[in-house]
Amino acid sequence: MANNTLQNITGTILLAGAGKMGGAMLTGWLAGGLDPRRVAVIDPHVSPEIAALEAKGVALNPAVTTAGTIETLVVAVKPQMFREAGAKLKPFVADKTSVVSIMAGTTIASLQDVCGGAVVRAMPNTPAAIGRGITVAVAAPDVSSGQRAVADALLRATGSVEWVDDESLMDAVTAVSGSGPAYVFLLAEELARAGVEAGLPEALATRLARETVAGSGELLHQSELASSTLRQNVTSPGGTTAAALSVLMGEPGLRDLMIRAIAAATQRSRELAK
Ligand SMILES: NC(=O)C1=CN([C@@H]2O[C@H](COP(=O)(O)OP(=O)(O)OC[C@H]3O[C@@H](n4cnc5c(N)ncnc54)[C@H](O)[C@@H]3O)[C@@H](O)[C@H]2O)C=CC1
Ligand SMILES: O=C(O)[C@@H]1CCC=N1
Repeated sequence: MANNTLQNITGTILLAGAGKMGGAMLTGWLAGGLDPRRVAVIDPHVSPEIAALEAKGVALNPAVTTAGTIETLVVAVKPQMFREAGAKLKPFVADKTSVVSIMAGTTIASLQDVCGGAVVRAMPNTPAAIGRGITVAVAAPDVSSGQRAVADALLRATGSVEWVDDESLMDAVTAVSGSGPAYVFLLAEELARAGVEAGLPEALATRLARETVAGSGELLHQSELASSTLRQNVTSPGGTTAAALSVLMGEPGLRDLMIRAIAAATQRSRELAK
């Protein structure tokens, strides 16, 4: 979908790390109308898909002589790589450059320390690859409204965006929506496995589980009803769903497991900051 702010970007967007998330964001920017000549990518191991974008005008591994022209640096390397990668990125950061990081656990203070620049910390998720991601973002106080608008356009190119004022929320955000797609995919895996246990051929169980998770996700997306209402709509009194839910909603049940899982991911995000 065309995005006016993306189309009006006049500086260069430098993407550091064009892997699964960085690559998905780049795809979204170009689909949203960002001029490929406005994009540069730094990544020592680009995929063939990213390398092919060079022919469209995307600059690959530019020299530091382009520093000063970088409007926004988007950092999408692994958090564990950041200290090393960030030092190499610092020369690209000029006075007016904003730095948008999607790295789990990496704090605004750490980004300011390693790279400088006006920092936006964001947490997207992999449905970004099909324009259906959700990103939560928090801006440092020195980020101007113009810089925030560009960051918002870059993040919104892959789905919806929620801005928060409190950076301390980002660890739990990472646990819920950043990592969240993995929990849903695990649900599809385990639903299929349980179907096989119940006697279904594996291929049929896999297809039923996949389509059930995908269709339910789409229903949740399109419906205005609460997820609890959609669940109740499936559940006939004394029927099959009620029998399964008495297990899933028993004690211990999915609620306890999910609380423990989210607590573990939140804690890991905090540890990555150290
Ligand atoms: N995969 C996910 O679901 C999500 C990932 N994130 C964050 O996104 C970041 C990237 O994660 P993925 O895309 O999953 O990892 P990935 O491993 O697919 O991508 C990382 C990329 O960084 C490149 N790279 C390594 N060293 C570099 C350097 N010095 N300079 C530039 N590029 C370098 C690698 O070649 C690779 O292409 C992480 O910080 C992660 O926390 C955030 C939200 C969701
Ligand atoms: O697992 C991770 O650390 C990253 C951050 C959120 C999703 N993937």
